[in-house]
Amino acid sequence: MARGKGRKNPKWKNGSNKAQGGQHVDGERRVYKSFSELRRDNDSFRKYYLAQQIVPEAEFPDLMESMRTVLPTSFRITGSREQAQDIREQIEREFVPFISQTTIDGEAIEPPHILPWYPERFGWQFTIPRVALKKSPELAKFHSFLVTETEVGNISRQEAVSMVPPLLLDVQPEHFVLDMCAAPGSKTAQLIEALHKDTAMGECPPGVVVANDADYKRACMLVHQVSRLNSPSVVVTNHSGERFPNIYEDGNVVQFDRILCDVPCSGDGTTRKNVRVWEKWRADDAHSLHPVQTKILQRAAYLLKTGGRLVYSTCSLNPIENEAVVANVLHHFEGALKLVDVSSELPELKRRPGLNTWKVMTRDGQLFDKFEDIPAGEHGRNRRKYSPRFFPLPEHEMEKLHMERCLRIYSHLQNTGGFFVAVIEKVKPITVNEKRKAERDAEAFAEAMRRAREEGDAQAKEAEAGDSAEPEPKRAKVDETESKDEENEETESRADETESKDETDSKEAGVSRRVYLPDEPRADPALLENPFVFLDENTAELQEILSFYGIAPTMSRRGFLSRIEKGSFRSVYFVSEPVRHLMNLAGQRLRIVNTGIRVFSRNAVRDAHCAFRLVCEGTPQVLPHLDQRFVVDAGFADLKTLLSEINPLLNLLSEETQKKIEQVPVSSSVIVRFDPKEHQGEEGPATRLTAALALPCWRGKASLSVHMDKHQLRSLIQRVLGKTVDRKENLGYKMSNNRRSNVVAAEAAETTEATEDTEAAEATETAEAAETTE
Ligand SMILES: C[S@@+](CC[C@H](N)C(=O)[O-])C[C@H]1O[C@@H](n2cnc3c(N)ncnc32)[C@H](O)[C@@H]1O
Repeated sequence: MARGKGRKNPKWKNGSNKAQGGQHVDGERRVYKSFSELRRDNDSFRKYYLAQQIVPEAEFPDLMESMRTVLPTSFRITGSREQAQDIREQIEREFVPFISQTTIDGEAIEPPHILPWYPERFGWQFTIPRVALKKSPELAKFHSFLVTETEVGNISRQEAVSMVPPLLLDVQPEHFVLDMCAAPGSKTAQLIEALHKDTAMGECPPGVVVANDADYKRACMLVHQVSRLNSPSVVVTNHSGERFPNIYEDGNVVQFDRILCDVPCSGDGTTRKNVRVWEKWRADDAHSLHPVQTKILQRAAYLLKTGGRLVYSTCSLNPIENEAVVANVLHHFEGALKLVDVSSELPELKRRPGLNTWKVMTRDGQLFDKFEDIPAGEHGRNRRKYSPRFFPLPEHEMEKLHMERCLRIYSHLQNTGGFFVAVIEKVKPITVNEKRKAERDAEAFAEAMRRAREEGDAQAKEAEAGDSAEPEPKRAKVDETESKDEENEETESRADETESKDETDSKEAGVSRRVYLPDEPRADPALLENPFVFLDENTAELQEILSFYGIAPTMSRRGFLSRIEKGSFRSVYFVSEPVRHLMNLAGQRLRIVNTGIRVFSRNAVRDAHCAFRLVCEGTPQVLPHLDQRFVVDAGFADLKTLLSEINPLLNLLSEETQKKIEQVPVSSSVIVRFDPKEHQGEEGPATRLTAALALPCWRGKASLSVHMDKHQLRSLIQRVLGKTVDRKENLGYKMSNNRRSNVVAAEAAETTEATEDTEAAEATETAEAAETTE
């Protein structure tokens, strides 16, 4: 069939399928609506939250209005402190003044501004519409800067309120931290940065971050995010949070100093970003999430050290996902946990207190203060979908908990999304019995909800058929299960049970479709990848690397590991001693998706003296321990040559640099260092740099090439040479035509992480071949 001119797919009626906002069934026809056409309101939502009195009634219209507007863009400046300062300086000196003077169609543009509550002016926000950013030539440089620095991980686009939970977790370098529901990992990145805040290059902090997610694919996204931070102190795992396994040391369960529970939620605080929340919102989304949220928090409470801090957070405003979960868990552990008063932390962050009372909305839109007020209905059917746990505890119990210490952040307070945060401290140990009771409690509840759903359906059918037998009320069933369980006290944690049951449970909890669900039952994904194995110092390959590159004993020999396949391995990773210790304790119990920094990779250059080359991401870790022969200090002119030319011939570099390079064996890695502090007063980079740069390079027979991926190169070119490099350009390199293909090959190799080892080496070989033919 001819592609009919003028026959437009309804998706494209706004000129672009990106404008597609949602589809609605209108009779038999699907009608596509753009985001701008979607109704940003929901009567049920309005009625529910007005009744909850989350803000004074007079303020409610402001809240609703702000929830309909487009969310400003916010970002964090990340990475090492010195480098982050350079990036911040560039924004403050270059972009803010420039954008302040920019007008579009006669209208002034508001420049980016700091988030006043974010430490060290590293949190930023701006309201420039995306279209203006992309289309306006005046703003193109800022846009390109944002894109490039985000790609390399110097900037992390993150919703402003989502930056709050890690800040309140107060992670210190010595802490043992667990991020229970970590993917895609923006908060994990903050935790890792906090862990590394006092760590010098090449050293390891004493603490560890375990970043966990129940969804294997999302855990892999986490690996990508985490790998940009080059930390040897992170382990990415794949477990259901509520069943995170016990790891034992000397017979005791290993506990964490800090735990983040950023649990799956209905996300109704994100209407400014996810417009479809308006049309899909239902009060009972929260009902189906409450059980799994409770279980995750209970498990976290058990795994927390006494004296440790835990943060529970959601991007939902619903008290059933927030206060009801926190109150039930606090109440359950009978004084072992308490809410921390954080009113003096992040003082500039506007927040509202947690709720002491709230209502539950039934499917037919009625609101109830107490479970008992819900009319039982025929066969108790009306109550079956609700639980007493959705409701506040009795007033005198609620008073003891200080729910006002929770943080409710609303969009109209400081132009952000909505968020809920509770900071909890463990003030006394939780005994196994208490912990088991809590687990049973939550499990029995989830089970009762499931049964109630099933029975509700069955009863409805039976009722239709005239059967009038009275079923047990739901609450009685929950208690019955509890008491039965108590008789059969088990000592082993259920966290050790099989993963397939976890997944069934999550599904039984009836998690709504807007929430990230663990994958469908699957083969153990850990089996898809080879497990990590620590390399003995005497392993031939490791010996070869250590002696060739002259790695000093200051780099622990105990931290090298690999994924061995058929007796061979391609890459060498490095982890800190505390990570090694944890992995040894955990054995097979932890399903580890990834860990450590890749430091060396097998190269395919045949005549190389060493079979392994240095990997870009491992450079900061290895550099301080590397034989000085492989480290060449260069001036700005050489740096400029390396960033402007592909595989520049050695004779294009300064004589001093040439002499140093000639000391390095042909076909090996070499690091070129540029320390701006040592070259003050000389011609320098376009942007004022304070952090030293270390460029991993490859020493060919007659040339030197930078071995970085194209995103990192683009970022460096922009910062050092002040050139805006179009993403489609070949990095703005000056090069002869016969070398252009090499760049393409090198780029392809360096950007595809999974295949980097072979391809980069091949690119190097190609480059070298080209070099010899010239
Ligand atoms: C709100 S998101 C977390 C966002 C993340 N903390 C961040 O800042 O990027 C919730 C995450 O919980 C995961 N998840 C869902 N059910 C879970 C469970 N039972 N245990 C652990 N993680 C779970 C989802 O896969 C999802 O990645």
